[in-house]
Amino acid sequence: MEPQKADQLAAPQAVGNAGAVAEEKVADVIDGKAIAAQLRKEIGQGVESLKAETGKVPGLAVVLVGSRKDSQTYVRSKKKACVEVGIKSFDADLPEDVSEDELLKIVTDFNANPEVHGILIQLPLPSHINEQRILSAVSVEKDVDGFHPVNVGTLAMQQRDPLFVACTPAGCIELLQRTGVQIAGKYAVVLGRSKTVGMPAALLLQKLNATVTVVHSRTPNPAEHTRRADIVIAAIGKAEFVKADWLKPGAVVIDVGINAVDDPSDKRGYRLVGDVDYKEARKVAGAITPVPGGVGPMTIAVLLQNTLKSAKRTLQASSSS
Ligand SMILES: Nc1nc2c(c(=O)[nH]1)N[C@@H](CN(C=O)c1ccc(C(=O)N[C@@H](CCC(=O)O)C(=O)O)cc1)CN2
Repeated sequence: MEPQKADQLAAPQAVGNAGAVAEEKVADVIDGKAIAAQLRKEIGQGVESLKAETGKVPGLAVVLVGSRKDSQTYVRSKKKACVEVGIKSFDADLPEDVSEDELLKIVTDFNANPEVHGILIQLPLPSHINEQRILSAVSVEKDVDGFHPVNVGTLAMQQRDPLFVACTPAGCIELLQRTGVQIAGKYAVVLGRSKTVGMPAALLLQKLNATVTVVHSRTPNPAEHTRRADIVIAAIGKAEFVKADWLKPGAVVIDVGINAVDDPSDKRGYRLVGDVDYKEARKVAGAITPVPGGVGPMTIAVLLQNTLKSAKRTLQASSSS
């Protein structure tokens, strides 16, 4: 897809008012749902070409432990997306009380399975399981979630490209690049320093030559930093925490938060909001991702992209030798 300019994404809204027509510029909406659909289309084409070349399709192992409703929903969406693009999924649905050793054995078996090119362990895992031990047991070459310490460490070193980068931060960068947002030379603020989103997002932005500040729960006056930022990535998990007056006019805002807030008027009894006060922020920002329909769909599309990349590495190497 041709990168779109941020200001080509949506027309400014005209706001009428008793006779006089005032024009209020609102931020462009970065449509993650549409961009993810385009990315899945490209992945589907890549899968077809790989199949024509090698006779094989990419395989993704999807490991779910326990019965958390949100994890079940995400896993269902991932398997559905696999079907859509032609990736074969391998399931392991395990009970909440599965032992760490049993889980390790399942990971080891998937590591050895030549039909499996990517292994996804849906997080969070139950508290009796050492998450780091399990994530480190996934083969680096099949770590399509980008959580293995070697892939994390390679990204942190900045000199080389890791085999895989975690899907949510990679999805944020893909959104910026596909909407034509310039990153090099810009000042970016990442809110949140989690291992899965904040830190890798900051490292990716820095690798792309942005100047980056990571703001976290112990940063005094976080708004002093965000107000200077050309790009803000919000990943703190606090509903509508970032207010309009935290933003520089024209800033590009990527909202990673997915927070459920009570809403009796919604049939689910709740609605999802981001970490940014979207309605107010749209009056100040230049472009912004909505929640839902922003970063979330990109997380799944990048997982498929990483799985295709892994399958190509393995299958094209073996077909040429
Ligand atoms: N192994 C992993 N575990 C988790 C990850 C991850 O990347 N790898 N990320 C999150 C959950 N997640 C994927 O697993 C995820 C979250 C949200 C969405 C999404 O598309 N959300 C929709 C809204 C969905 C709804 O209405 O409920 C949206 O934002 O539009 C996809 C994937 C934690 N675990």
